[in-house]
Amino acid sequence: MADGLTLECVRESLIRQEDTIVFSLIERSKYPMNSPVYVEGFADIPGFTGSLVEYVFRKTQAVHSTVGRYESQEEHPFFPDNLLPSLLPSYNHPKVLHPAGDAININTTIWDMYFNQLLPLFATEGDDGNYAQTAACDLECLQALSRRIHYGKYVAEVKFKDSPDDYGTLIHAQDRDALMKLLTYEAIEEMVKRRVEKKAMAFGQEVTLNGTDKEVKYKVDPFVVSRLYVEWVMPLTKLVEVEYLLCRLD
Ligand SMILES: C=C(O[C@@H]1C=C(C(=O)O)C=C[C@H]1O)C(=O)O
Repeated sequence: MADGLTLECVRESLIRQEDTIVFSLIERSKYPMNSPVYVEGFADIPGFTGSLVEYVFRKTQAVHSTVGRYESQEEHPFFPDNLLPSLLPSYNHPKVLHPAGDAININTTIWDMYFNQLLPLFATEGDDGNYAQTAACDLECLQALSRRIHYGKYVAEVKFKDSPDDYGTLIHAQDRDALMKLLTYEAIEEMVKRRVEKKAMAFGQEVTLNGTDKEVKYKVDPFVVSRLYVEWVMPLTKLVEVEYLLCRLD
């Protein structure tokens, strides 16, 4: 392909991103729920009324924006309003995606999924006062999930370039359901599901030098990780793929 992007290399990146996601969940699981982090107005921050986690996101992303994070088409901010442009000399990141896809940002949905559905599945009850550390871990988890899910744009671009006629017809018809069917590979999804569960077992087990038959305890339940992928990560990636394809010929 002209720009060197293949489905194989895009899938390799998704596989590598699984490691980041599993490790970030393991890191978050060091802390209990720490619910004050999510309560609006808990922190007495002058001029700010949101939750501590929102504050950490906004401040961190503001810094990252001025040093060029969102110049890359792979990155999507959670609070895109009022971000300042990069102060760095331009790197000229390759623009392999169709520009109409730049407007697709489903971080609000990812945010809701993470805090309302996923976190209660693996964070233990309790409060140990490590609020800043907890918010920093949430930031890592959410950025990794957002990057993976929005990588659907790259997946869709490659699939479109591999079969422009098949996709083109459905794009002209704006047929969402048929696009979803065409881009879905159930056998690949089954492999992803099994692999992330195995990674959660491998990365999250206690490593001892002399332990033998002790019951294995995982830092994050491998079943929660596979459920995360089956219920949210893969469906949302495919949603991004469909949204991208719908505007691919604009
Ligand atoms: C990402 C792809 O598209 C779809 C989504 C998948 C995923 O999110 O892991 C896997 C297979 C496909 O159904 C792909 O084909 O690799």
